[in-house]
Amino acid sequence: MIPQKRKPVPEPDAQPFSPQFSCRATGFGFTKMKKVVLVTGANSGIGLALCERLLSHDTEGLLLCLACRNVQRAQAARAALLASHPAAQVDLLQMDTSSVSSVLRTAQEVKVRYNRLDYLYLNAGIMPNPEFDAKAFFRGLFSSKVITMFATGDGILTQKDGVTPDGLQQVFATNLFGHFLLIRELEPVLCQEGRTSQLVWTSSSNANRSAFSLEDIQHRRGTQPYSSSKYATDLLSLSLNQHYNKQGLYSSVVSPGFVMTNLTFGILPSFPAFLWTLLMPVFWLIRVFTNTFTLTPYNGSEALLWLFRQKPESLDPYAKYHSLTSGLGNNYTQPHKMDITFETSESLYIKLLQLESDTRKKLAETQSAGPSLKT
Ligand SMILES: NC(=O)C1=CN([C@@H]2O[C@H](COP(=O)(O)OP(=O)(O)OC[C@H]3O[C@@H](n4cnc5c(N)ncnc54)[C@H](OP(=O)(O)O)[C@@H]3O)[C@@H](O)[C@H]2O)C=CC1
Ligand SMILES: CC(C)CCC[C@@H](C)[C@H]1CC[C@H]2C3=C(CC[C@]12C)[C@@]1(C)CCC(=O)[C@@H](C)[C@@H]1CC3
Repeated sequence: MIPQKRKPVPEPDAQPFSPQFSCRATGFGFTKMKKVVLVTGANSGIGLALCERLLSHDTEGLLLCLACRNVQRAQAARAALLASHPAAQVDLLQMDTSSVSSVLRTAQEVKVRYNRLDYLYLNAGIMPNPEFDAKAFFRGLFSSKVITMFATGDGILTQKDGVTPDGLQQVFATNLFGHFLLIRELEPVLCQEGRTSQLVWTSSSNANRSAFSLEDIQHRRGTQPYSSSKYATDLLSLSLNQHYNKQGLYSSVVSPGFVMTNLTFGILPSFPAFLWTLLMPVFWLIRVFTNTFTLTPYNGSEALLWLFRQKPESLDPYAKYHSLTSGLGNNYTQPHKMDITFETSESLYIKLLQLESDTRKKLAETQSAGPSLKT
């Protein structure tokens, strides 16, 4: 079992003059080194809203790094953040979480640029080719499970997954495995003596045990890869706590609720954005019955921001932290016990380590075969 009482780890501020990580010698003496926060999928939706809120609440000075797949959108996001926070330090990194080589390259760059990483937000995610089951939706509307349906999307969505050039399932690679590799590669900057670091995963209330199988962790055979990847996220977070807490690294999962973003607009592609806007009064009404209808990226990022302010040792590794918005529009964060077991999380962890090793071997083989093929 995960030890419930954790060894107290000194807070970074408890050692303001540790020359190793907390301070930097400048021409004017010692200045406190900034906390480094990296956010994946930061160019839109919940990730971008989180960055905006982190900068708005920043009193100590942070170094924010946006790790994004699309360089142009990343530059636009950076420009928008700097427009409202001109003194902020916002860096960019190009990273495609679905590509093993891209993740390894980016991790290398992070280690070169920064000698510490305090927060890693694992937020990038996709739900490709969603199919909305209108019949199931209308049946659900008149059933006793209507609130659950709106809160989780259970039973009304399926997706068609693809395969990446690395031979991995697209949703699994993007939402989970790329992030897992990133964490493994960033171990030296995440696990440092004398301070703690936090991993925060954007999971979902759509995570469902019935969609996940240890025999098919990539969800090659099913029609709910999104739900499976988010359930695997919940499991992985627990096992990361088991394996890394003693090194000062803590992991938590968040459910942002139902948020209007590019991801959700993609669910009904024939439904133009303005129709979603017209539906807002209906959604506000639904929010009276389920506070999971956070609706805006700002509201959806509530629990991500809340976790930023918590002492990681005080968090429950079995809890998912939900961003919630009341009928009156007030935001709050609430933990809910996850439907996961320690044994399953450990089994998944072992499988991920095996897949990591296989993937690295495959990459090394293709890289060594590369030049000789050309000659
Ligand atoms: N919206 C909702 O209701 C909910 C969302 N979530 C989760 O929240 C997270 C953020 O999604 P949301 O803000 O809603 O949607 P967005 O589509 O606005 O944001 C998704 C972000 O992930 C990035 N991304 C996608 N694929 C990759 C990739 N291969 N490599 C790097 N970045 C990538 C996107 O970049 P690009 O611009 O390049 O596509 C984008 O920045 C996701 O993990 C999602 O599953 C969870 C529950 C509910
Ligand atoms: C057009 C109709 C009148 C209204 C359609 C509503 C549905 C499209 C939404 C109702 C609940 C929503 C929902 C999600 C997607 C859109 C709905 C099905 C998610 C599955 C999106 C991704 C997530 O991670 C879940 C937490 C969301 C749960 C609710």
